[in-house]
Amino acid sequence: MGIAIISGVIASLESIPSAREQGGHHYGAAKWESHTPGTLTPTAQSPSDESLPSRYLACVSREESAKRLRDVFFSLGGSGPSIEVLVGQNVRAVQEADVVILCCKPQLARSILTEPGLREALDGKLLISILAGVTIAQLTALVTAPTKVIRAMPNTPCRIREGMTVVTNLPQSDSSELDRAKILKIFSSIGRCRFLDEKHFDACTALSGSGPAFACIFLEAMADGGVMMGLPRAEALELAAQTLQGAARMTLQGPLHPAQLKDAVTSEH
Ligand SMILES: NC(=O)C1=CN([C@@H]2O[C@H](COP(=O)(O)OP(=O)(O)OC[C@H]3O[C@@H](n4cnc5c(N)ncnc54)[C@H](OP(=O)(O)O)[C@@H]3O)[C@@H](O)[C@H]2O)C=CC1
Repeated sequence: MGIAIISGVIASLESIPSAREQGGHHYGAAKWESHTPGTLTPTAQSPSDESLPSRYLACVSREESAKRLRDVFFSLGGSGPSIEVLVGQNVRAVQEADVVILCCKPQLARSILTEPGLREALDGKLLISILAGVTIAQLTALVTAPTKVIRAMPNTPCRIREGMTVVTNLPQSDSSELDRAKILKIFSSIGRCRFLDEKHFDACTALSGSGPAFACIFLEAMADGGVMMGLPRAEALELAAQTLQGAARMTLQGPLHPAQLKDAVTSEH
């Protein structure tokens, strides 16, 4: 999931119009806004915009994962190859970061956050956990009091900037406005981003976090139905995928409820 997030952020930043292209003015790149309501392409408002990420460090524990990540990031093109992949150097990476996104399996959170030196390195920083089922209370018990802990629940389409991410609200502090801007820069650039209370997170994990898997089961079944009726498989998959995409976008763009959209297809002749 960490790869999906970073790939989406890199793709989004690649589409920022340069200051020269903007002619000194800033505007959103229409490419994504035109067809993905809610997805924002960050604009290069000012070279000193503190909320825009400028350096990326990806941490893994195994050399073979590092090689796989480097290959993926290289294939992204643009600034993908500049992502630094560190093996077994979590403390160093956190020391050098402003924002830390925790993307390990939920059961590894404790051992990673209690590694000697990590609490100190995290002190006062923004820690975003995407771990399913691990609460803010459990995480704050492992870090120092000034560390700002929030939860995010993204989904795999973040990779192509079509994600849905739910984020918990930030505790009020002097830096909450800047932190909120950083969170929005990351997650709005890779899809829709919505702030919700933590009490909704299990539901969000089931609905949008795991939702792409449910959608793919339905999509595959639709395509199988087409194949059963004689369609070539590739075309059946294309028809099913584009149909689901179209139906989803019509729902997002409104104003009709899905039940009305369904009725419009099943009208009497
Ligand atoms: N999959 C999904 O659709 C979604 C997942 N999530 C959440 O995302 C999290 C990750 O899931 P997923 O991406 O599937 O898991 P993966 O196992 O694919 O990725 C976990 C990553 O963490 C790294 N890692 C593990 N231990 C360490 C360590 N000690 N130090 C540094 N890096 C480490 C792994 O590298 P290495 O292999 O080298 O150890 C690996 O790259 C989970 O908590 C899940 O709940 C949230 C939303 C959606």
